[in-house]
Parts: sequence; structure tokens; C-alpha cells
Amino acid sequence: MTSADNGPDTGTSQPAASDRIQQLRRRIDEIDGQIIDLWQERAAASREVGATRIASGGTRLVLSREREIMERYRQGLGPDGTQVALLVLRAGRGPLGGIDDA
Ligand SMILES: C=C(O[C@@H]1C=C(C(=O)O)C=C[C@H]1O)C(=O)O
Repeated sequence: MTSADNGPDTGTSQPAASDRIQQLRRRIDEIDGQIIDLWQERAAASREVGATRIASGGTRLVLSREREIMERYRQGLGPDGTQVALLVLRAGRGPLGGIDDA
């Protein structure tokens, strides 16, 4: 059997459960789209802050501010929040640590 025979692979053959899973997946897809858009917007804003600061003779990074952000994520998301914050901060560092850095 393929998903073409039965609709999307929801991991269950029970129709009511499958319908609910598909409904939840639509919401998950919306949320993921928003996360991606916000992630990119944040990274661009962070890069602009860095460029503005460097152009004005300042430092590229401000570690006290990064610590505040890591603490916000840790408080909001628990211990995994620290890892999320590290990735969020990295995304704002452009070529030194952004997605175009592979
Ligand atoms: C964006 C800034 O610059 C850098 C990037 C940060 C961020 O992505 O949140 C935080 C601190 C700085 O190291 C800032 O100072 O606010």
C-alpha cells in the first residue's frame, strides 16, 4: 500500500484518529511557516544591529545582552531553551555562523 492509495501517511488506520492528525498537521504546518518567517526576520534584524554597531565603531557582539536572551529562552522553554537560544543567536551572526555558512 502506498499513501496514494490511502491518503497521507498519518501512522494510523483508524479514520477518526487519522482525520484529527491531518487537522493538527495543517496547524503544525502553519506554525512552522511562521517560525521560519520569524527566524529569518530576527536573523536579518540581528545582522543589521551588528553592522550598525561595527560601522559606528562598536563591537560586533554584546555578550551581556546575549546572556539575557539565553536566560529568556531557558525560562520560557526549559533546559532545551538554552540550545534553541544558541541557534537563534548563531543565525544572526551571518556568514560567521548563519545558514549560508555550510
Ligand atoms: C542584535 C544585537 O547584537 C548581537 C546579537 C544579538 C541577538 O541576536 O539577539 C544579541 C546581542 C549581540 O551580541 C544586539 O545587541 O541587540
